Amino acid sequence: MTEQEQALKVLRDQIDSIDKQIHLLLNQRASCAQRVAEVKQQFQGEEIAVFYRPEREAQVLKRVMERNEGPLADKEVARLFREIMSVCLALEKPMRVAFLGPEGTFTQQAALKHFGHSAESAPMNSLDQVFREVEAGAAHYGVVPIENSSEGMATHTLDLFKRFNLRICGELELKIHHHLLVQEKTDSASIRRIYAHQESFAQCHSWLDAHYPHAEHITVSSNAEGARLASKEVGTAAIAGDMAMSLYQLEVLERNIEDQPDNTTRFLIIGDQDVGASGDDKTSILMSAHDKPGVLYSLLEPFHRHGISLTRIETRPAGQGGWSYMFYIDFEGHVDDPKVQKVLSELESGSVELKLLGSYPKAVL
Ligand SMILES: O=C(O)C(=O)C[C@]1(C(=O)O)C=C[C@@H](O)C=C1
Repeated sequence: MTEQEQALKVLRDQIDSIDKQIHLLLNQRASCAQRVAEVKQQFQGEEIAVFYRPEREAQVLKRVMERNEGPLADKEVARLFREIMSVCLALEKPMRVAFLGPEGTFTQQAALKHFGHSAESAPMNSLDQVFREVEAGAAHYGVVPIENSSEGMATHTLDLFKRFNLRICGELELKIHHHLLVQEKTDSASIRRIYAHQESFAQCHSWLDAHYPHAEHITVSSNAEGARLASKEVGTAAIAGDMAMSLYQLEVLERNIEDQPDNTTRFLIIGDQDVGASGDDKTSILMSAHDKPGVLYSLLEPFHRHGISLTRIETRPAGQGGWSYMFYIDFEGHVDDPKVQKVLSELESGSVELKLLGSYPKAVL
């Protein structure tokens, strides 16, 4: 054995022995999760037992990051633990998560980031269908985009919260990196046509104007669909992310072409369960009110008086004719907090209609 082989053997023996311990511990953890499932079924009933606990998952992931001493980065260890909890949850109950398809969209990437790779992600044709699938119980949860840092609120999603009686169970943020994707051996001079979703064109328009001022822009229903088309047609490119790239075996001609380098989309997890407090939560509500002087002040004043921070407010036409408005509001805290309960009951006793969309842990990853 050479000196190098000798040194490697010592270290690899150590790795083998550590792997053995990790393996043993993983299965011990999985057995614990199975017992947790039995307890849930015993006390809540087999049919209605709630296996997925976002508040607990948020606490586990936060603790992992807090105690991390490296050399692995906080986000990397959290990602590993995310997958460990995903396999444990699948042992308790396999989860089906609906998302706006087709396969390879950023929403699917968000679903996998949030639930890990042991959840089944089910592509739907429209946002409405995501809500319908969850309401009908055909999917346990759904993942829907709610806002983008450069494009603002996804107003269609907001309107669906009015129509459906579902709860928000969680949130996550995903950095959106758009790439210019092409078939193998395509050079930039040969690109005559670019496929993308309208939002992606909007998010990359300065870059496109500077680099491909003459290419035809063709708007498609999703970036994954654009990638599929570009994989079949020479002289074309698509703007899409990593998942669509590997799904349709495209190559990156230019990476990260978004105009805003911190381009981020926030997604919500929808379901039909009330989530317990994690200690660091947000609450979302919808309120509708008639247009009269001081209405916005009267809606917001109780939050100020009780010291509750708003993280988002969005106004939409209520859609009942006349000048009525619907306000979508996110604020810090959980409905179990007495302060939050006071604000909500004050608002309800005023002249507004209020719909609680849910309290849920703030995004961890
Ligand atoms: O603590 C629970 O309730 C569990 O089911 C265990 C566990 C985990 O693996 O840690 C798995 C799934 C839940 O979503 C939360 C946590």
